[in-house]
Amino acid sequence: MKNSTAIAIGGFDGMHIGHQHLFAELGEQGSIVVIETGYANLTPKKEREHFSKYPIMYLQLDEIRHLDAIGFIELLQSKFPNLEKIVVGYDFHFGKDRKYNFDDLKELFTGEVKVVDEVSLNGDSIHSHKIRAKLGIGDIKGANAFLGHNYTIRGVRESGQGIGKKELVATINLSCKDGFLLPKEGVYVTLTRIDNEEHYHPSVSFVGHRVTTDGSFAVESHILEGEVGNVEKASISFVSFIRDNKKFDSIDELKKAIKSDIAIASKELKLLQL
Ligand SMILES: Cc1cc2nc3c(=O)[nH]c(=O)nc-3n(C[C@H](O)[C@H](O)[C@H](O)COP(=O)(O)O)c2cc1C
Ligand SMILES: Nc1ncnc2c1ncn2[C@@H]1O[C@H](COP(=O)(O)OP(=O)(O)O)[C@@H](O)[C@H]1O
Repeated sequence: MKNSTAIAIGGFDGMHIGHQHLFAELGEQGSIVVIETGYANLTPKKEREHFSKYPIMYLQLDEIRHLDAIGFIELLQSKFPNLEKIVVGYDFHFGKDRKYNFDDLKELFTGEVKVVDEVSLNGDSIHSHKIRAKLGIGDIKGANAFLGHNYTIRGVRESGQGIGKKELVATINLSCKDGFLLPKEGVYVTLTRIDNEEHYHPSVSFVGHRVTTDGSFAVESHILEGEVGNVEKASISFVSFIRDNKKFDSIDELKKAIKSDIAIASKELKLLQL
């Protein structure tokens, strides 16, 4: 990473299509510099590393927010002694009160400063906060279109109430404490990857309070192909929204609804595989 000649700078939460346009300018010896605000929840912590081949250096916002433009460039040059090119987006700001922008970089950095124009989809500029808002209303297809990949969360298995397998369908219950933003409560067509398997299983997932049973919060995934063995961790990739979370009058009615959710997910995932 120290030998890198080009860097892209930003928060990069989500590693969305706009961010990928910056990475496309990095060439052979590039690195990504993440300015970590502590608010990343689409790709928290090291999750960003799944979405680029370039190595990532993390700078804490508190380490750099007080710097002026010269101080910031000097810091980058100390981290990357061979630096020739800095890639930022059209709206990149830095320093105290976000006072500096790419004009300051162009004026003070002796190498090349590449400014990537606004990247939009259907006339709508792509930004992490818009992806968060889409997930908040269950608009998975919209979020995924901005991301350029399926929104994916990871978690470790925790035990459920034990009702699922006996009375409903077997599910993998996940504890997602790693700071992922969860989409709106409801039922989703998903793909679930178990432990470190290479492939994803077609699945249907529930995110929300189990208002029909014990009221507790759960993120759970039912693998359509049937039961899976011992699972320690899993990731869930969201494909589309099926319906809102609902309080049913009986377990039987919940069971019917789950059957219909499974039919919807199977149909949609089969279509995807064509
Ligand atoms: C596809 C699917 C849809 C679900 N929909 C609802 C729902 O609308 N309302 C609800 O209270 N629980 C819903 N649940 C959660 C069930 O209540 C939960 O699976 C059940 O309580 C068993 O929990 P356990 O796995 O902890 O034993 C759903 C679960 C699945 C797999
Ligand atoms: N839609 C976009 N088009 C072009 N550049 C972008 C876009 N979104 C972000 N960038 C650039 O990517 C870098 C990271 O931006 P960041 O603020 O973390 O993303 P976001 O605005 O999505 O939260 C910055 O240099 C920013 O200017």
